[in-house]
Amino acid sequence: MTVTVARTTAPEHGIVRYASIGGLQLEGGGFLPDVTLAYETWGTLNADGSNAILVEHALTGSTHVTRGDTDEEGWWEHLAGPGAPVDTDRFFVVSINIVGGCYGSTGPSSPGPDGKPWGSTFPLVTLRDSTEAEARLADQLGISSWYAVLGGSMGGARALEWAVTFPERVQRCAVIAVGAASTAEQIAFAQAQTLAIRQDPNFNDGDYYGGPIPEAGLALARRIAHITYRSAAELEHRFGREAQASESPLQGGVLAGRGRYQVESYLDHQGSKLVRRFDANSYIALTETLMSHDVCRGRGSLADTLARTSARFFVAAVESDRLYFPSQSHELAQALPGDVGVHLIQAPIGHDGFLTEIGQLGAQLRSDFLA
Ligand SMILES: CC(=O)SCCNC(=O)CCNC(=O)[C@H](O)C(C)(C)COP(=O)(O)OP(=O)(O)OC[C@H]1O[C@@H](n2cnc3c(N)ncnc32)[C@H](O)[C@@H]1OP(=O)(O)O
Ligand SMILES: N[C@@H](CCO)C(=O)O
Repeated sequence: MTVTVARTTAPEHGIVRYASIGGLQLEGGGFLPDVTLAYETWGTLNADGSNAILVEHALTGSTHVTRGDTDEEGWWEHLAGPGAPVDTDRFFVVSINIVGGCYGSTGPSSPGPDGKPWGSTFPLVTLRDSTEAEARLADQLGISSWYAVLGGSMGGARALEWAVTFPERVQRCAVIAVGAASTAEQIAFAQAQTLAIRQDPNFNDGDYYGGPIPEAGLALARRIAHITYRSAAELEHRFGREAQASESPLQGGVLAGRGRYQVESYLDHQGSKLVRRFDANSYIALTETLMSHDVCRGRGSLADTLARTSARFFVAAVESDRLYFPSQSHELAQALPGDVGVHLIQAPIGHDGFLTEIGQLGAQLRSDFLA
């Protein structure tokens, strides 16, 4: 990480920090002793702690929402920053790597009780478990109530779980491109991805650290996922039936050596990119975490569950999302107390529109959420 801003003090904003939040008894019965949470902050907390915003990342995201004192671009770069909709001149912005991840928080690659990586013994962590862990970090930071919690995709599910689990600690909640629970189809796509990794010859039940990693399985999982993150129309418009440059899909062996269509090359690239930055066990762990997403579990109907909340809600969906359908966002909005509408992000590309259409999303957040 390169520090580019001339400062007389050590860099503070957009730098990963680590907090020890103690042991975590998990919903599924497991226990994680000595949990570490990695987090980044931007801006300054008010004396009364009233200007804190929690930005929750999605499945393969990290704490690095935006740059701050580094020149490393963040995944919501123009949504958060000085003068941006999530204005770091006004708010104290916090982002936490979810438990189970591989960007600094306790996860399958962290040392377990025997000093070796958890690997196959890493337990299931639900969104409710990770919310409990994050609440302890909020306590340490002196934040008794968030001005807002927001996120997209799994980040939106995390935000919603915060608003339901700790109603008194969330004043505003933005749930973007995700519904109230993972649907059967979302679980089905997720299972195909986790199986792709589990069936890699290098997987070894998750105990692959120190040896060859299941990169083919992880890359295949990412290909499956990425198809669901993009619309059929975008893939057709962008790639159609075109062959990848200097390759011929009709020539070469049918079982090996055939040239690729452009879309195949594109998915190969997306798979390779993820392999370079993500741990396969974390991919499984967090995919299982997302499968567990059900804000109503043990709480009654959706309306009864949401009646516990006291936050002002912002709900948004990507119009062409074929993974988290806008209808699921409408179902959530309709069940929320009060008159909550759904902001539609006009994007032809599908689910990833919540990451690419920052201008639209930012304007919607400014006008109806963070004003
Ligand atoms: C919320 C979170 O925390 S998630 C964290 C952020 N998410 C990620 O980083 C996930 C991985 N990335 C993505 O999902 C997407 O890149 C997004 C959503 C971030 C951005 O989407 P877009 O800007 O539309 O990028 P797109 O999907 O077109 O991918 C472009 C890449 O495909 C490559 N590509 C395009 N066509 C081809 C092809 N025919 N063959 C091979 N590669 C190709 C481009 O060269 C480019 O490569 P690069 O990313 O290494 O520069
Ligand atoms: N591209 C996002 C999509 C998941 O919502 C990610 O990798 O986390």
